[in-house]
Amino acid sequence: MSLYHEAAEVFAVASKDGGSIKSIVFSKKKWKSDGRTLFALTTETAKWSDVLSKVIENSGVLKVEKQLSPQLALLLVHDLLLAPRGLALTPKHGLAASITKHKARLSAELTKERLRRGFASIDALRSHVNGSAGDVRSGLYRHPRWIRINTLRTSLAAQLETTFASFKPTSAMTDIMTCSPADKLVHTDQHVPNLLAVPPGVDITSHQAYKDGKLIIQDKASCFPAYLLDPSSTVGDIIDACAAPGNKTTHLAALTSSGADQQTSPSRKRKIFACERDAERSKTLSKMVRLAGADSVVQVRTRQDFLKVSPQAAEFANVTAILLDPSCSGSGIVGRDEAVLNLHLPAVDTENGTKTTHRKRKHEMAEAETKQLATDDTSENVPLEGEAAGTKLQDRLAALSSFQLRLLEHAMTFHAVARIAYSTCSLHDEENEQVVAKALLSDVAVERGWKILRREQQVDGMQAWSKRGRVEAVAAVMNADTTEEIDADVVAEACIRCEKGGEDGTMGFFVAGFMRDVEARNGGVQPSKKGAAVSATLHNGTDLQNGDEEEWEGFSDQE
Ligand SMILES: C[S@@+](CC[C@H](N)C(=O)[O-])C[C@H]1O[C@@H](n2cnc3c(N)ncnc32)[C@H](O)[C@@H]1O
Repeated sequence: MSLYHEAAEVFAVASKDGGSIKSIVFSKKKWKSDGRTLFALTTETAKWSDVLSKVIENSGVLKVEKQLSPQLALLLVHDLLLAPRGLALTPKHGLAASITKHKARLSAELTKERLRRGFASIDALRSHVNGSAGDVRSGLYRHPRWIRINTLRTSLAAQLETTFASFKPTSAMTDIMTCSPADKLVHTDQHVPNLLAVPPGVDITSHQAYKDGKLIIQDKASCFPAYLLDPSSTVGDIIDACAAPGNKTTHLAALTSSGADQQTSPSRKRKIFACERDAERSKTLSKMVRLAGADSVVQVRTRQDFLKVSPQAAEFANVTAILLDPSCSGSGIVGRDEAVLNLHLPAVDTENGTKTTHRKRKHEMAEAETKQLATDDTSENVPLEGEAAGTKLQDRLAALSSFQLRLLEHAMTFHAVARIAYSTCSLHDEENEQVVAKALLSDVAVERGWKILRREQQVDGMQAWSKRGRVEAVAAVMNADTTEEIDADVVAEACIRCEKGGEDGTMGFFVAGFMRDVEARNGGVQPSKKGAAVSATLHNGTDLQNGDEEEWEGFSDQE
């Protein structure tokens, strides 16, 4: 296998498992190529991928050279046009021949693309790609610092006038992600209310407003579940089933105290029950709830296993919404201040001249679409990456997804609950769309009338979010498991995904909402047959608790 094939494999593995180039290259022993060469080629190519993907698309090379995958084309064109020594192949090599014969066309397209971007010379474009503003990790997007304004203690306007008064507003997220760490820029998010982004170099923790619980460091994606749950859509109490350290709990508390929610349920003070199984994390949760000023709304249930919370208990009779954010593989986590590459792949022209969409491409070539690759290694993710860990990863995902499904089915049994938000910081279908699809097909969902919360039924910011679930992942479960009619396209469209470290500046994340018409159903909890089966599997060996705890450790400041 050539250097280029192995480099293409690195992109594919990173795409599928969400790993960093560094860890994939250096954790696998059996590369034929030199690891340092492989690392240099993949990171350099990824840096240029925004420019080169356009060059390749406009040249039409992929339409003619059908043996070339988008990844291979990107790598070959990079070396052909930009590497000082050109292609690392003999001229007679098939791959070399397939790309060299298009050199004139590709060079012309590179010139056009350079001029289109306003660069007078290739050196000027190169220094732009290599990064401006003196960023040592030049050419890389840096993960922004997201700050949720805690409206229990302050307001967005007040913070923009005080803590961020010396910051220059920008409407472009790319400014935040590519500026010098020393630049003081601030971006107001367009999807989630009361959310700001600042460059990663800004240390917000030294500000008094942070110490007073007015500002909460929370990734944009991590704000989606409480926002999607939309407390104002129901009037009763809320359970946060897996709550520590409490970012989503305090977000829920802020939302239930907002104007919209007050109008929905003005007469009765709503409660949020925050369950946390782990003793130490329960302490962190209690601390965070106090600091955020949410203790009048939130009742922390320390060391409370959600699975042991009885849906029949009188104190939960008024619970109408549940937020479920269980432990997961954590493959979407971006390390603190991690530099991330944004890999753009060229679209392929099909026979009839239309461009293959990313979704179709994923369907056709399981790992062909690489979007974002983290360049830094984060300890949480290492054990889950690479082919060598493939079997272990599959076993782990199977155990995690059974556990997640069991929690979700349990949430569906609560008598008055009409809304559920389910989320993970995982990139894996098994923990995301597949759990959602299995839950929809479960006995309890069918018996109790649970449906997916469709895109058009979601709050404005979530409707507007363009990255949705994977149809193939939903369809895989439905084909394998059932004859029931649930439209895979609708379910996938209802699911929300966030890319890890891409141009949106989010961590990798997944969230979906469920709803049901409680009025149309009479109560009576029917224990799910499938739930019982899953439960039996879970008690049959795998120690999920310890595994979850280990994974969770790594993102306490992000979640
Ligand atoms: C992904 S973290 C939750 C992060 C939290 N929602 C936030 O935004 O800050 C998952 C948490 O669920 C807890 N957990 C796992 N299984 C649980 C269960 N059965 N009942 C209650 N908590 C559980 C873990 O200890 C961990 O603290």
